[in-house]
Amino acid sequence: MIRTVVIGAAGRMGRRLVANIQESDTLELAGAVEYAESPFLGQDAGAVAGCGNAGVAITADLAGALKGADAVINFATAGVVESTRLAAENGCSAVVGTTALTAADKAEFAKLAESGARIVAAYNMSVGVNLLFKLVKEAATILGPDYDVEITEMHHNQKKDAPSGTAVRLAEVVCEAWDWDYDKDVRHGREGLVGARTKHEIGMHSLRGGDVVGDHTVIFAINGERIELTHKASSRDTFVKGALRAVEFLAKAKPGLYDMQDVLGLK
Ligand SMILES: NC(=O)C1=CN([C@@H]2O[C@H](COP(=O)(O)OP(=O)(O)OC[C@H]3O[C@@H](n4cnc5c(N)ncnc54)[C@H](OP(=O)(O)O)[C@@H]3O)[C@@H](O)[C@H]2O)C=CC1
Ligand SMILES: O=C(O)C1=N[C@H](C(=O)O)C[C@H](O)C1
Repeated sequence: MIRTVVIGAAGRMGRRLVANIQESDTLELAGAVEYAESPFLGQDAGAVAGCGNAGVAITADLAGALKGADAVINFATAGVVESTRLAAENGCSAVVGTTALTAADKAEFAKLAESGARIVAAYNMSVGVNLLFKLVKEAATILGPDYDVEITEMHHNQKKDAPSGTAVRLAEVVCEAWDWDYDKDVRHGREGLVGARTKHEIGMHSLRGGDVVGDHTVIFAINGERIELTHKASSRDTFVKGALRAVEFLAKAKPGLYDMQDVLGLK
């Protein structure tokens, strides 16, 4: 069994991770971590997840939780680089699903991997979205920059970051296909007398409402036709299953920084 610590264990993803690990034949819950002021400290992680007692109390002591552990799954909304570093120093592999990471955060993961860490970091762990990345790359390559690209994403009303990490990655995929620059060429929303759309921009639009798990659409439009590639997640368990697969992948992988395309064999 792969002894796995969940970081951000009381969150929406954390609870589903705990519940799914409890049912897993290959992973075992070794620890459940939250931050020092969390109201869930001391509570049983399984009870918080609504799947019955797991015999693992939620703690803020990550170093203690890592003792005897093999892996961490990290969907915490803060402290991700620090906790990944500590996990690596303790010989644990790390699966990171948190979004809104900075370039410096990603560079730190690469540095940790160069020093022997095994890390999977991916803004979306579902099989469907990782296929969408491939389809968007192919569509962008075949259609070319004559097509206007607009990206929409919709999530639940508690999501903190915008645009979603997945939408960011989708725009990066188009930029890579057309040799465009994400920072210069992505236009976040439109308001007022902004004039006609330019040919050299990717429109990005974030919608928030209710309990939507995660919808993403990439629109390729030109005079006379448009193509829309859409993925809709209806359960967080689709991301959780990907994260569990990533833990299994890392148990056999060489040190390195990987993404879900590596885990799913889509490269
Ligand atoms: N890669 C993927 O496939 C997916 C990625 N995500 C991403 O995962 C992240 C979490 O999403 P979600 O579960 O909905 O968010 P939540 O806010 O529900 O969960 C995050 C949890 O982390 C806790 N937390 C905050 N700081 C720390 C810390 N320093 N150490 C440990 N725990 C901490 C939060 O506590 P508190 O609430 O008290 O702040 C909360 O319990 C987001 O970045 C989201 O975009 C989500 C789904 C899929
Ligand atoms: O916060 C969420 O809920 C999600 N976040 C990820 C993102 O920002 O892309 C993945 C998924 O869409 C759900």
